[in-house]
Amino acid sequence: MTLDLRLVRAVAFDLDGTLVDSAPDIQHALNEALKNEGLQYFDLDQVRGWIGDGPDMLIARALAHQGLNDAEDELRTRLRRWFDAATLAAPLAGGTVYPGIVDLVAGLHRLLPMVAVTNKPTPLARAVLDAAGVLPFLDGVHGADAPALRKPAPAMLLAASERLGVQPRQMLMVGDSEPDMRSAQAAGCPAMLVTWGYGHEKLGGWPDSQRVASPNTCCRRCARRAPAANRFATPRRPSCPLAEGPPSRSS
Ligand SMILES: O=C(O)COP(=O)(O)O
Repeated sequence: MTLDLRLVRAVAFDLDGTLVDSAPDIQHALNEALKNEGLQYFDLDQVRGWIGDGPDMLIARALAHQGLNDAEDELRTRLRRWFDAATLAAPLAGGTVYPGIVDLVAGLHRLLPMVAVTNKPTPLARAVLDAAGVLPFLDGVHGADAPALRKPAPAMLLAASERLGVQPRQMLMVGDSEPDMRSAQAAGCPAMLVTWGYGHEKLGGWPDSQRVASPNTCCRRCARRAPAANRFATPRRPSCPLAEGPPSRSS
C-alpha cells in the first residue's frame, strides 16, 4: 500500500517498542511471576525478543524455553496474575518513554485524534501510558483483552477507526513490529514502521518510504500532511519542530 498521509485523519500508536521502551518492566514482571512459581527466569535481551504478542504469549515462550510447552492452564493463569500484579505495581519503573515521544503526542493531539492499539491488555496498557505521561493526549486505548483481538488481527484497528468515526484508510498505524504492520495491512490502514523499537529488523523488505527513524520525523510527516479540516476547529501548531526543511515526496 502506498503511504499517502494526505488521507490521514487519525493516528493509532503501538505501545511497547513504539511509545515506550518497556522491555525492562516486562522483564521484571515476567521474572517476578516465574520466581513466584519457582521457575527459571530470563535476561533482558532474551525477554526483549519475546515482546510483541502480549503477556500470554510472553509467558508461553518463557515456559517453552524451559521445556514446559505442556504446562497446565492453572500454572499459566497464576503466572499471568503475578505478571499483571507486578506490572500494575510498577508500570514504568525500569523502562522509559522514548525521547521525543511526549513532544510527538503533545504536538499531534491538537491536529489529529490518536489512540493506542496494543497487544497489552487494556488495564496494563492504561497504567503504562499513564506512567509515561501519554494517556491524557489519547482519545482511546485499545488493548488485546481477548486472543482474537491480538495484532496481527485487524480487530482493534477496525474498532478504533469506527469509534473515531474515520475510515480505516484514514487512520495511520505507527508501530515497531511485524504484528503492527500486518494488522494495518489487514485492516486497510496505512502504516509507518518506526526503527527505534524492538521488531523492525525482522521487516527487512518494508519500504524505506514507510519507515521513520525518530519521533520528531514522525511528527513532521503527520503534521505536514494533516488536512486543514479535522476535528479541531482551530488547530494549533504542534510543539514538535515542523520547519526542518521541505517535506520530501516520500515523507
Ligand atoms: O505486550 C506486548 O507483548 C506487546 O505490546 P505492543 O502491541 O504494545 O507492542
